[in-house]
Amino acid sequence: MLSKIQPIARVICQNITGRFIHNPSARRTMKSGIRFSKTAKELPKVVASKDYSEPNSSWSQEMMKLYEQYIEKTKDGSWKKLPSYNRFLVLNEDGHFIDKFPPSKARLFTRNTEEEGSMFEYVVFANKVEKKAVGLFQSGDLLEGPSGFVHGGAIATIVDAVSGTLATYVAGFVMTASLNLDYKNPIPLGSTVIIECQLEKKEERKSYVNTRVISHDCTKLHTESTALFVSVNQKNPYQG
Ligand SMILES: CCCCCCCC(=O)SCCNC(=O)CCNC(=O)[C@H](O)C(C)(C)COP(=O)(O)OP(=O)(O)OC[C@H]1O[C@@H](n2cnc3c(N)ncnc32)[C@H](O)[C@@H]1OP(=O)(O)O
Repeated sequence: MLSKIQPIARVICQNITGRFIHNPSARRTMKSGIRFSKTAKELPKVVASKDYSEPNSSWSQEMMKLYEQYIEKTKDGSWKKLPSYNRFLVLNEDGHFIDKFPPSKARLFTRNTEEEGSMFEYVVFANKVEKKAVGLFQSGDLLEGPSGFVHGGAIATIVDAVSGTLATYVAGFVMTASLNLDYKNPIPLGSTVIIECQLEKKEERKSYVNTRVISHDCTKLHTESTALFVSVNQKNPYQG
């Protein structure tokens, strides 16, 4: 099983570390909308067509204000905004990036619609030295659980996505082995919340991440979580 996962691991890490950089000479566009560099010499310069964590017109004032605060923090290099695409690419044995997962309709669960603002609007910032990540999350109408509030499964999904992003950022490709949530206060549908993740400890392949979901004004605790992520590829060439 591990050998099948390893190529995926290399790609996910490139996503998380933001190594997919713009390549003006990229020429081919695949169905997935991801452009490929033409020659091996140009690799690994690949660019996905859209970073879904860029602001769009659905973002609320609260979301934009927090976004700008964290963008400010990236200016001294301590924090980094991580890009977010709707699929992962695989680096094949010839050193070329390919979209290896037919059918092409497959999409990352949290990035599976083009309708802005309807589901998961989020952006993740990470601080490698402090082993922290912050997700800014605005919930869309299609994530309703109890009337007027976000579905618990959607909260679990976004917590898994943000805490898993931190684990991947510090440890390479991981799988969620366990995710425990305490729902303290419901999240009003459409509101913006802050998802604060801290790597608690790392023991060989195991990364433990603690998470708090708080309101955008930091006055209310919505959810607490602990998670264990297990690395499935320890020889990751892209980790510095
Ligand atoms: C963009 C990035 C964001 C990503 C966020 C989203 C991620 C996901 O949604 S992943 C999908 C959901 N997760 C899954 O489907 C995972 C299914 N489970 C598995 O594949 C495997 O059980 C897996 C990979 C977790 C571990 O299997 P394997 O590699 O064989 O390791 P294994 O030897 O069993 O365990 C390694 C260590 O972790 C521990 N461990 C594994 N599972 C658990 C668990 N549930 N609870 C506690 N400890 C555990 C083991 O005890 C062991 O510890 P030690 O090294 O001290 O003996």
